[in-house]
Amino acid sequence: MTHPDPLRHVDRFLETEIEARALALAFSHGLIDRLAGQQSADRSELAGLAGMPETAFVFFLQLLAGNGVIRGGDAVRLTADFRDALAHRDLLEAKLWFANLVAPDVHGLFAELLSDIPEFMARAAVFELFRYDRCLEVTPENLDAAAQWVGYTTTLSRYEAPACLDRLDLAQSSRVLDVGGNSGEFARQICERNATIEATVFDLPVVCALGRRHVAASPQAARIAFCEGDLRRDRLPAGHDFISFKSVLHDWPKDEAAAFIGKAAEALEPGGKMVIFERMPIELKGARLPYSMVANLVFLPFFRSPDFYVGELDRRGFADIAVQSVGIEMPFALITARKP
Ligand SMILES: C[S@@+](CC[C@H](N)C(=O)[O-])C[C@H]1O[C@@H](n2cnc3c(N)ncnc32)[C@H](O)[C@@H]1O
Repeated sequence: MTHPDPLRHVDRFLETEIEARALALAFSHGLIDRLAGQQSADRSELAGLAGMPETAFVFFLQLLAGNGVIRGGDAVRLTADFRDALAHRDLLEAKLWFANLVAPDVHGLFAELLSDIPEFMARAAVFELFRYDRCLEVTPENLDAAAQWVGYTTTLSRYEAPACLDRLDLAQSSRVLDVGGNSGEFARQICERNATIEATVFDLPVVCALGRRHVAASPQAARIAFCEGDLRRDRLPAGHDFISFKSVLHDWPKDEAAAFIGKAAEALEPGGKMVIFERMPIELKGARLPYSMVANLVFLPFFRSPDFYVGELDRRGFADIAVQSVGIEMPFALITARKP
């Protein structure tokens, strides 16, 4: 069965760190494949795959059972709930990978995360992953390095985009420009929803090269063009009546983010629509923080109130500025505006 809200359903298996780490191990040691392939598997066969001393294996199975992944004794099965989550295995594995990768940054640099952002950025491994400076020159090494994080952002976009696109009226748009559009997944979904739209993805050269591969096999490929460029230096291509920034502007200090909005405002056709879709500041409102949120926590200092983006659009004379709050695994703001 496909769950109506895959992002939240998958997060249900990442509520605590140690259980999430046990699940990641169960994937990497082949236990999940073994169990997914049939009704049940012998406990002894799973022990062979896990390759752990008996006491550790007992504990490991308890962690998986406590997390609602498996049930049973000598014959071990996947729970129905976990089988549902496996329908979104790409998302589940991407979330486990990223959470387990960045958790050590939060463990080791928690004080810096809260009180010394430059130090956190200098020392956290997460910023070694998102090396935009290695995306300017297309080399086999740079393609390999970028493929890791582009795979992650593509998977997130695959699942996040519908919540944004369900709330957008694309009927008046025909030429879309997605700035920082990454592998083109967001543009691809726009084209999938509207058969007459043509889209351009603007991104760094290495990311565009990976994006061309990503969309190549899709039915929308012929309607998606990639435009290589550097937002800091280059103008945005003209001729578009819809320009989007999805999860791009938070990466940048206010001055640069404002300058990029300015470039988009210049490039957009009169009457065209500007769309900004961004995570909002984390608000717990009395709830406990699940382990899955570690993936967003490393970006805690960068999430802004939508007021900043609204202000930038307003001072450039944009009309019909609207903000919607969109709940995904955390609140996003969907900001839309029209260029007069
Ligand atoms: C956090 S990712 C978001 C990607 C995508 N929009 C999404 O929602 O998954 C930021 C994107 O901005 C791109 N980017 C970073 N610096 C850039 C620059 N100077 N010029 C153009 N694109 C840039 C990155 O390559 C990446 O694709």
